[in-house]
Amino acid sequence: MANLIDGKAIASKIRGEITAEIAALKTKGITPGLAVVLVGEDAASKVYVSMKEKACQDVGIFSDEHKLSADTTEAELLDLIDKLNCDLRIHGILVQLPLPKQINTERVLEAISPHKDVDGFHPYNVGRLVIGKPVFQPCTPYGVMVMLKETGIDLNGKEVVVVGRSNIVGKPVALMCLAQHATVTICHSRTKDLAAKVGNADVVIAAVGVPEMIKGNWIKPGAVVIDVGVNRVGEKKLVGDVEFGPAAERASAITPVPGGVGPMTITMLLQNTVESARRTCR
Ligand SMILES: NC(=O)C1=CN([C@@H]2O[C@H](COP(=O)(O)OP(=O)(O)OC[C@H]3O[C@@H](n4cnc5c(N)ncnc54)[C@H](OP(=O)(O)O)[C@@H]3O)[C@@H](O)[C@H]2O)C=CC1
Ligand SMILES: Nc1nc(=O)c2c([nH]1)NC[C@@H]1CN(c3ccc(C(=O)N[C@@H](CCC(=O)O)C(=O)O)cc3)C=[N+]21
Repeated sequence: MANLIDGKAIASKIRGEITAEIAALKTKGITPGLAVVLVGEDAASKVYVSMKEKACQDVGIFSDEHKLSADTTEAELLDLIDKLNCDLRIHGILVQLPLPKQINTERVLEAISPHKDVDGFHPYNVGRLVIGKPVFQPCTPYGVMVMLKETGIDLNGKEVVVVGRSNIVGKPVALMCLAQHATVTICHSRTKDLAAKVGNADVVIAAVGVPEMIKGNWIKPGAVVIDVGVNRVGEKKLVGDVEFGPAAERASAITPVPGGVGPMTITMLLQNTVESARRTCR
């Protein structure tokens, strides 16, 4: 039976450290500030944004929330971003994704100052990650790496299989594993014989968005399983991209959903915001 990688516990430990760092910054007259921009009425996005706001309050970050209507134009959003780029109280800017279809997401992400890009989505920060000199790293993949480190899992020479190639999870987590000297395979919807690819992995990172599509019997005995998927089934139940029960019987360690990668994502957002405040003040 696998060890459970308790994302909630790791996140809570790191949040304690962040709280202390912020208290120290405040004695120097600096309060880290995070602007969160939500466009539209997407129910899941609303939940995430309120979780981010609460997390900011808990650790002492000034949280500046902007809720815009679903028919907001791209020009209006770009205008707000310009203001936030110049606002000295704000060290981090996060525009919640997905955006309504009248807005070009790439243009918006490029408008955020790379120095305030705590999501790590600006092409400048993506490029820094690619060349192995990261500045702001995207929160979910960053959280995955911290979880592995805190659990004492060394990636050097390991076979890592990432399922999913999105810009926010799959691609960046693959690059981060490469930087830790893993041999990385990135799988996606056109991959042939996914079961065999997964079966070869010492570490499986699932970021697909299809409930329980990675079957427990694909997992190599003793492998580590990181499940990034957050899928709502029915009214209340949340499940990951991995068939948890059967996978846990074969894996040496596994993350649960909920309580795995999710809490780490928000923690790394707080961390990036504090880091940004510290940099501005140096
Ligand atoms: N815990 C957290 O903090 C976060 C969780 N998530 C969750 O992670 C999951 C992935 O998110 P995200 O990366 O944004 O999703 P995307 O939809 O952007 O990407 C999904 C990826 O999975 C691939 N894929 C889809 N179906 C299959 C399949 N049947 N077999 C193999 N690959 C497949 C797609 O391939 P292709 O490119 O070919 O289309 C794509 O690359 C979601 O459940 C999301 O909710 C996301 C962000 C943060
Ligand atoms: N600009 C931007 N940055 C993001 O980082 C971003 C985004 N847009 N859009 C959506 C995704 C998704 N995401 C999650 C954050 C926390 C949990 C999380 O804490 N999940 C809890 C459960 C929460 C629940 O009950 O719904 C858990 O897994 O334990 C999940 C998913 C950040 N994202």
